[in-house]
Amino acid sequence: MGGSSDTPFMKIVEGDNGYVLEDVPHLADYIPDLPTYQNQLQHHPIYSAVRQYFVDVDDSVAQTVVVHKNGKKGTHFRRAGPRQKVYFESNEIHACIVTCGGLCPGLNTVIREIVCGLCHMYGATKVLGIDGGYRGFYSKNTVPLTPKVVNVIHKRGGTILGTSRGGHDTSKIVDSIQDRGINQVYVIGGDGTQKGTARIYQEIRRRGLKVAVAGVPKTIDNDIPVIDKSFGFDSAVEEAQRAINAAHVEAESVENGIGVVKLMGRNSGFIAMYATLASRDVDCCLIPESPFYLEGEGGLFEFIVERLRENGHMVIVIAEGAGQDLISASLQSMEKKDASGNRLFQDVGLWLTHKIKDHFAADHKLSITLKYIDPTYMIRAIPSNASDNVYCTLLAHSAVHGAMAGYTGFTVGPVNGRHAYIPFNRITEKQNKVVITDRMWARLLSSTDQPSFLSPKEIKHVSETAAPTQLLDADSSKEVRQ
Ligand SMILES: Nc1ncnc2c1ncn2[C@@H]1O[C@H](COP(=O)(O)OP(=O)(O)OP(=O)(O)O)[C@@H](O)[C@H]1O
Ligand SMILES: O=P(O)(O)OC[C@H]1O[C@](O)(CO)[C@@H](O)[C@@H]1O
Ligand SMILES: [Mg+2]
Repeated sequence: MGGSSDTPFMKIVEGDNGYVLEDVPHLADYIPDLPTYQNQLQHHPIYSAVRQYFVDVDDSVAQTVVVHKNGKKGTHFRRAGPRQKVYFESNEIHACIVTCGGLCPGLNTVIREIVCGLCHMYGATKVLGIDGGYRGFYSKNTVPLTPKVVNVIHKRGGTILGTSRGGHDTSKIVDSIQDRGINQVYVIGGDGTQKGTARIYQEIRRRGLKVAVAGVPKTIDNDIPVIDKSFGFDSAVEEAQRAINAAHVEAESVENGIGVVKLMGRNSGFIAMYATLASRDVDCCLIPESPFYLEGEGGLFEFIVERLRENGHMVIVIAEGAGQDLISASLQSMEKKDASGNRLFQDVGLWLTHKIKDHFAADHKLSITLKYIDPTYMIRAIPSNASDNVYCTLLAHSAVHGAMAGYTGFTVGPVNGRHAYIPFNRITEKQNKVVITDRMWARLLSSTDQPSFLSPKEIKHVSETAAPTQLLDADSSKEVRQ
């Protein structure tokens, strides 16, 4: 077992040919002689018929699937799924679920499937909802959750449990877990939440409690590393199509019409990029990872003139975190942060809209009509779509199986299509970003035929400093696999 002060319980197992298993902690690591039980699923009328239902204890999922003949096996994660041995009896299970951070389509589906998974597969009878995020552990009453209570919640947006940003007290949370006799904690939230979950796990371990802590990563921004995709992202991209479509209809109905759509994406432009690729109505996509400029040769204004002359209308999609460096640093709100310490951005959509309008008002050769659409919360306050619903079910069940098998201090997520248990630090240590030297961004540029806004010198710099491809560095797998 290795690890630094930030990652005190990291479990690294090495094998042949450069095989590395970045394992997750287990209750048995710090509680000796824990009794185990046969997994009741093997006598379950539905699951007993499933061949090879249980996951082999040695199964692991490779982080890198593009390999060379003589390459090292590289990093692996423990495969998620039901185990033959479990560490909780049905009548012993006392679980709780909490949702934290911003909303995301699919939160209710994950809640529903954790409750139904625990009750229907493992015979649990005690599942509590924590009201209003982390602070709800010690400042609010709990909500009893049964399959009946959660039956139709997946059809609703938001979270039936409520959520919050802002600080919390780890010690008070663990006191509450201990006082209530909770022994399985399911936390659904983004990067900040998962950092909090890691602390809760550490405190639980310090106190030597038999409490399994499982995280389900959440964010519509899709900026969580290691996992293939975060839940709700597909639904958000789908909903964004409606805004883009409206902008296109407005733009093409007038002479020299311009539609500007701002989409969420604080530090990464995945939503804008995928919404653009999906729509085909977008002429220019601007994301935080790809700097752009307005004036002069190769700038946005020049491209607007070109596109309007060609097509008579155009649509621009801009991610909320794009172009922040262009907006005056002297503006006070530049320094503002939300309750969790996340930087609050200027409204780049509004800023761009004014810039374009002012520019063409001064240029008497071209008269434009611009419509600005900012769907903001509309793309995330919706129920999840069909594919996200299925994905949320798998995430929830993976979390339940992991906790039942005694794993703790882990998050769940698909790695190259296979669900795995991933140590917290791997998903919180960095944020995933669109890599503008990868093929996916090149595909977008060729689809929109927009300028890259990069000079040859900048292209060289970006290529030299960008993350290497998957063959060289498994950490960039999400980007290069696309
Ligand atoms: N660095 C951190 N360490 C411990 N806890 C944190 C940290 N950052 C945030 N949290 C806690 O996690 C909760 C949610 O954090 P935050 O508002 O940043 O949302 P998030 O989980 O990152 O989701 P989103 O994707 O919506 O930003 C807050 O209640 C906060 O107390
Ligand atoms: O206004 P709120 O709820 O703080 O959240 C807004 C942020 O949350 C996200 O939806 C997810 O992190 C971002 O895209 C967005 O910037
Ligand atoms: Mg966050």
